[in-house]
Parts: sequence; C-alpha cells; structure tokens
Amino acid sequence: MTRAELFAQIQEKQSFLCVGLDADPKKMPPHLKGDVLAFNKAIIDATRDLCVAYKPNTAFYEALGLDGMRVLKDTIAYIGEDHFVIADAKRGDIGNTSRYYASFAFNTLGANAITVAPYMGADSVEPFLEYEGKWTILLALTSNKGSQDFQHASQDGGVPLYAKVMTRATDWGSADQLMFVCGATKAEKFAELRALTPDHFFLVPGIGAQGGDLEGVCKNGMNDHCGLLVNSSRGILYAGQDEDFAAASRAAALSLQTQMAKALKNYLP
Ligand SMILES: O=c1ccn([C@@H]2O[C@H](COP(=O)(O)O)[C@@H](O)[C@H]2O)c(=O)[nH]1
Repeated sequence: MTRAELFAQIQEKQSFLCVGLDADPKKMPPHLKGDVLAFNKAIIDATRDLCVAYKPNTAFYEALGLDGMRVLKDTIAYIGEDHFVIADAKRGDIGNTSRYYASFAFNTLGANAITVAPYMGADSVEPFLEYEGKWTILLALTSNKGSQDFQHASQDGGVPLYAKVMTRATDWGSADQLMFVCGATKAEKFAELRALTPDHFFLVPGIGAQGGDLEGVCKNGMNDHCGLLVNSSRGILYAGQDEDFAAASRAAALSLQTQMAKALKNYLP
C-alpha cells in the first residue's frame, strides 16, 4: 500500500486507527478456550470498517510455538488487502541476518510493514528498505518509561538520540517507505518530532492501556497526509469478556474513530 493509498483509506474511513492484535489466550473470553484465530477473526470482523491498519505483535504468536506461526499467517490472510498490516517484531541485525527477518515479514507473512530497531545502523536497516512497496517502521521515541535510558541521551551537539535516529534515517529511506514509532505517552514532543520529519508517517502506540494523549498527538503531529497511525491493542481487544466481547471491542474502536474523525476535521492542514 502506498502513502497516497493509505491517506485515501484514512479520508474514506475518517480514521487513522491501528488495531493491535496482541492476542493473549489468558486474557481472552473463557468461552473461546484459547482459540486465538477465532478471537482474532471476531475482532477483525467487528473493527474492519473503523480502522485502516492492524498490528499483530509477533511476540504473542512466537510464544505459542508452531501453532502461533500458523495463526499469525492465517490472521494476516484473513485481514486481506484492504488494510495496512504491520508485523510488530522490532527486528534489526547484521545485514545478512536482517535480510531473512525482512523475508519472513514480507514474503512469508505478507505484511505491509515491519517494525525495526535502528541501533545497529544503516546496513542493518537496508535489507528491509530493499522491498519495493513495503514499509520499514523504525523505533524513534518509544512509549515506555525506559525510553529515558538511551533515547534521550545527548549526542554530539546536544541532540537527543531519538532526533539523531530520525534525521539520519531520512537519508536511508523516503517518506514512501519509512515510518517512525513515536509513543503517544510523549505527546508533548510531537511538535518537535514532526519538525524533524515533516512528511513521514508515525506509528503511535501508547493510547488506552498506557495512558497516552490522543488529542495532543493529533494537534502536534498531524501533517497533510495525516501522518499518524494510532494503535490501541489491549484497550480494544479486552474491552469485553463475555460472549458479546466483539461488540465491546467495536464500541472501544468506535470511540477512538469518532475522536479521530474530529481530529481530522480540526487539524488536517
Ligand atoms: O514504543 C512502543 C513500541 C511498540 N509498542 C507496542 O504497541 C502495542 C501497545 O499495546 P497496548 O495494549 O495498546 O498498550 C504493543 O504491541 C507494544 O509492544 C508500544 O507499546 N510502544
């Protein structure tokens, strides 16, 4: 999916919601008896028209072993071509190894995008960027408390590491193939992040369970293509626990979509 196609979906649905498919059998409604694929299909059916993207975090599927890999692949196939699919795997290694991480995400799973840790540098990211029509999403300023440990550390000239990552990476890939992870818990930084990379999309986790600020993210982070994919995982997936769980998930997604429609009206330049 191209940047223009993604923006067209956002405009049509008045939504830049990404539903995080962090399927945890322990948190699913008991009547499903841990059937992750059935759970995912119900969530997808309930939210399809309200979101533009899905983000399965591969950790949840890797932990389930071979069955988990099959469920992950079947889930992505079930989502289909109309939504942007992000394999949240946070990969990155020497180039020779990254090549195989990229092949897994794009060829085996058929995802549109993969999250990548940038800290091994250009040659560790290049193999992901070689896939035409696919997207690499680099960790920039993450949503967790520990982002303080390294990402804020000053580099030469007093520039924080997250800013160095973003400016440097714009030499590696264009706004048509590269996005950045910027946490919604850091909404006060979004004007600065947007100034560093005016055209790139940001994948924004951290609303809902982590308490991030959707309004602040939109106000400071939106660009002329929206430029935001805002993720919620637990806040949508586990909104309900009974046989009607998918309706509760839909209500949670609808509440976010409604806020996003307002934000598009207010902040889209
Ligand atoms: O900075 C980051 C990067 C990735 N994530 C991932 O996003 C979801 C968030 O889940 P919630 O349940 O909505 O909190 C999850 O897969 C994280 O691993 C992040 O939270 N922050």
